[in-house]
Amino acid sequence: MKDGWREGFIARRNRVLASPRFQRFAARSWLTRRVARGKASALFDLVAGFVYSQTLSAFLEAGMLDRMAAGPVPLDALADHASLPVEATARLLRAAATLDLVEPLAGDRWVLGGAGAALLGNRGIVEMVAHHRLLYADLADPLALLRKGGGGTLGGYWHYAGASGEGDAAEVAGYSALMAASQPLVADQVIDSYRFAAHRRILDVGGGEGAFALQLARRVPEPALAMFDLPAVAARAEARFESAGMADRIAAHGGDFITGPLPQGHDCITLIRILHDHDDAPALRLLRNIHAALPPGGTLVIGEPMADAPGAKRMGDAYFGWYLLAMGSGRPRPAAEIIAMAKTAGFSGARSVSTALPLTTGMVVARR
Ligand SMILES: CC(C)=CCC/C(C)=C/CC/C(C)=C/C=C/C(C)=C/C=C/C=C(C)/C=C/C=C(C)/C=C/C=C(C)/C=C/CC(C)(C)O
Ligand SMILES: C[S@@+](CC[C@H](N)C(=O)[O-])C[C@H]1O[C@@H](n2cnc3c(N)ncnc32)[C@H](O)[C@@H]1O
Repeated sequence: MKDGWREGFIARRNRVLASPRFQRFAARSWLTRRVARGKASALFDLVAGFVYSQTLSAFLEAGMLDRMAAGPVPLDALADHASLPVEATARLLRAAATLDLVEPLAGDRWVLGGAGAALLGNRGIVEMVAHHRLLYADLADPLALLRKGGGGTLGGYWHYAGASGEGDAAEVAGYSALMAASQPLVADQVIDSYRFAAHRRILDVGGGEGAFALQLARRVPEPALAMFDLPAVAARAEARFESAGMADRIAAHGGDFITGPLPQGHDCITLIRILHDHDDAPALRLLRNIHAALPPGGTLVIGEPMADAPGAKRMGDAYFGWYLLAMGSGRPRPAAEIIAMAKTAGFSGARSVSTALPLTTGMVVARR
């Protein structure tokens, strides 16, 4: 009954909103003009989104963020830095100004805007934008990607996502470096939202080249730490721990977390940006392997962008829905589904934990 009422309401609402007469009336009436302009603007952003993304991409690729990091820069100097004609540089900067990346100053000088300044503090986003070239190549024909069932150019980049094996040093280098560069978007959210100091030995499964474990080591001095990843990636982590003087504090293990087994003897396992990479069957196998590796009472901490992130729904089923399709495996899941999967894998309880920025990180904590 409730859904029948809702359907009727939606049908009437959509008939009204689609009517050119109503749209003209709403745009002219002083009562509805503001709402109508807002709706038109939101629809325009939806239509033009790719152009905005390419403005950001050109701005970063031209090296403007770094050139303007220390303060205002004259237009000529920016053109010189970007190897662009002055008029083209001015066009790019005017476009970037509408996106809050830059602001014009007197004397033909430009300074970073609010969004530009925020990017300066999040270098991982800059790397993300650069690698979007691969995603957008796959999205050039989105229906073809859907019909094919996924697995585009991006699948070659994320070597483990295809059927081609675990990857050698060269094949894991690109994605491992991207993950390390973007780990600051995630690590502090997770560490701020869970009391890791309560554990004695923590294992980061799918730990990449060790960026999360290193941040944990810096911020939580007590527990012994270890990471686990494919052998070629674990070797990168080991080299990083050595050069950071942390090889005594953090152990690196190579292996396959789907076929298992995982190293035993840890009372806490973390899974950061891992589960969403995998379809349901392998994701469940991974959770079962973790369950088997933990002692009774042990804890699993899952941190990744989740599909029901408050205030950031588009990040889930829009961005990661397409991203993971192009990559060739996995899907973004809401916290409730992750909780249900953890229980199916044998965990006695699981709960969602809120973070400061659900856009980049949602969390579920499960108890064995
Ligand atoms: C002080 C004044 C003047 C005013 C105060 C008002 C105020 C509070 C202003 C806010 C200023 C502020 C602190 C801004 C902060 C902005 C932040 C933190 C922005 C963060 C943005 C994060 C973004 C855009 C993250 C993007 C992440 C992306 C695109 C991640 C992609 C991840 C991928 C592709 C992962 C792949 C891994 C795989 C394969 C799926 O497993
Ligand atoms: C998206 S990355 C996340 C890395 C890191 N946790 C982070 O957040 O930066 C996924 C990681 O899982 C690893 N991985 C994928 N399949 C694996 C498998 N079957 N066994 C072990 N590690 C695997 C990859 O090598 C990669 O380092």
